[in-house]
Amino acid sequence: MTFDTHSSSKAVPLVDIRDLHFGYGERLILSGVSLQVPHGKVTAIMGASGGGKTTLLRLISGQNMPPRGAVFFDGTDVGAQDQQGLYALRRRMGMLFQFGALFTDMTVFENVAFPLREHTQLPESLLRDVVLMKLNAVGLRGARDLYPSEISGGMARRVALARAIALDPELLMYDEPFAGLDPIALGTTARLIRRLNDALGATTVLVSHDLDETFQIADHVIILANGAIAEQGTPAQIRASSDPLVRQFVRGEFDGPVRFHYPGPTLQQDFGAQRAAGGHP
Ligand SMILES: Nc1ncnc2c1ncn2[C@@H]1O[C@H](COP(=O)(O)OP(=O)(O)OP(=O)(O)O)[C@@H](O)[C@H]1O
Repeated sequence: MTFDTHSSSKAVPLVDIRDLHFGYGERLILSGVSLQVPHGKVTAIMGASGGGKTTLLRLISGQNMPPRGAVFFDGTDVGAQDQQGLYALRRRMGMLFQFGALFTDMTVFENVAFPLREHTQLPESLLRDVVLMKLNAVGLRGARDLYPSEISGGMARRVALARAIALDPELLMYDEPFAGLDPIALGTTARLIRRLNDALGATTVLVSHDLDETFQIADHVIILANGAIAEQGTPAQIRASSDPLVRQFVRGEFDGPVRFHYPGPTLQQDFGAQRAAGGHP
């Protein structure tokens, strides 16, 4: 069931980020990021831990505001909105943040019903149909009466997906949706993310560390490093990249441009010449 007409213009990207700067206090996290998220596609944002991926999602949804640069959602400047404008924009976005925690004192059904009760005036019978349709889409219609403590981690993630799509959002944002899942649940969740995007005619931004699964479902991959975009392209283009940092990331190499060792005194300073050279004192 669709509440929106998803009437946005396909000519402009759904999300258009221009020269975005953002830091916490003095620490600059993003320094001049520009990127576009096209309609209907799955765009993955990857990169080393602490690189600002979650921060970027928070900037798209207007939870953080940039001191410089701008985020446009369907042509609207997110940073220029008042509370009411932001609320209206966020209503068009579905988010599943890290671990997508469910309300433990509510059944699966009520967890999915929650955003519908918050944001719509649907009569109970219609609300029931919508919730069951969303649960059906993630294969959990039969689990409606269970509590989160009675379902597996993979099932809980799927309930969180159903909740994220409850309001038929135009943009779906997932932050580490595969975290903590076993390989089967991980594969199921990944395929589901792709399938929901296509079935809903939505647009997806996916932040993930799981390279293989992400590369399987993404149309476009953006690698963030050192506050900027290190590389972007199709999964195949990223795999073929000759950029040392991207190669280290794609191959999961221990050391490279991203150093294994946190900066500090040299081995020689800490252990003396002999031990630093591998000898015994
Ligand atoms: N509210 C905050 N206040 C201060 N610093 C923060 C805050 N939120 C995040 N940071 C810092 O900003 C940097 C970027 O964080 P962010 O969560 O955006 O990175 P990330 O790329 O999503 O990391 P991960 O892959 O580990 O989730 C990190 O060093 C983090 O410690």
